[in-house]
Amino acid sequence: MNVPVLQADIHKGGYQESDVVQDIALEVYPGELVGLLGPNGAGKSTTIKSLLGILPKFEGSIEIKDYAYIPERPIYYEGWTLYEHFTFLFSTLEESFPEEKVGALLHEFGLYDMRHHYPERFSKGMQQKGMILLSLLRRPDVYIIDEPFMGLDPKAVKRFLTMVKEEQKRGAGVLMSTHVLDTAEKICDRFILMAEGKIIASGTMEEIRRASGLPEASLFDCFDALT
Ligand SMILES: Nc1ncnc2c1ncn2[C@@H]1O[C@H](COP(=O)(O)OP(=O)(O)OP(=O)(O)O)[C@@H](O)[C@H]1O
Repeated sequence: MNVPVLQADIHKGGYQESDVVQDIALEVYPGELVGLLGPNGAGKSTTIKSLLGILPKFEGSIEIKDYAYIPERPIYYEGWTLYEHFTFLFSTLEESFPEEKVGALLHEFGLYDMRHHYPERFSKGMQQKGMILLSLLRRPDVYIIDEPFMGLDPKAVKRFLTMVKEEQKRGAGVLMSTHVLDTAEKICDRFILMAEGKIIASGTMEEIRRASGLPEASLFDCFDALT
């Protein structure tokens, strides 16, 4: 039996004043892509923060293997070039720096000429691409990705999706929150649909259709019916 790369049982999670999410149980298995969906304010980012152990109020249990987190808003060290982020990553991994591979990935994502520049001056999409490359090179057991599609141009989305697929083949699990439901429907193995801090439906596309009472519907229409 496969062992999950991520297993969470969140009884309660929130901020100083109030609980935002309740009774969120989720699992991600090796090679699986799970979509975390829900309207604005449903609690997706709060759920992700609890998985990362950075939520101020939390009751429950989280078991997670080696992970990489790709935030919705990219975060870089001030005063470091993009390339310095890559060299720093490999110093923490105690692996020799794969210069050729890093160069090839930077080329592929159109960041090679920018590699000695400061990411804080990049466009949002360029910053996001840098974050994606940093996490890919880490080769984690599980990726936690918060809304990856908003800042990326169509070519970058295509490359990103190809890489996600390759990482799944390697055995990595992925939990990805998104509002882009037509893409989610195509790529996710399972879905977790949240509203008002709780899970309102979860499972495969078939199970989501059954829960929404719409046997032929798209994920978009199921989402609309359920939320
Ligand atoms: N730092 C914070 N302090 C207090 N409340 C917060 C904080 N961050 C989020 N919240 C509240 O938690 C609730 C859920 O927000 P969250 O960001 O988890 O939603 P989301 O599903 O990720 O939404 P979106 O799709 O808009 O990104 C909202 O009511 C929000 O106001």
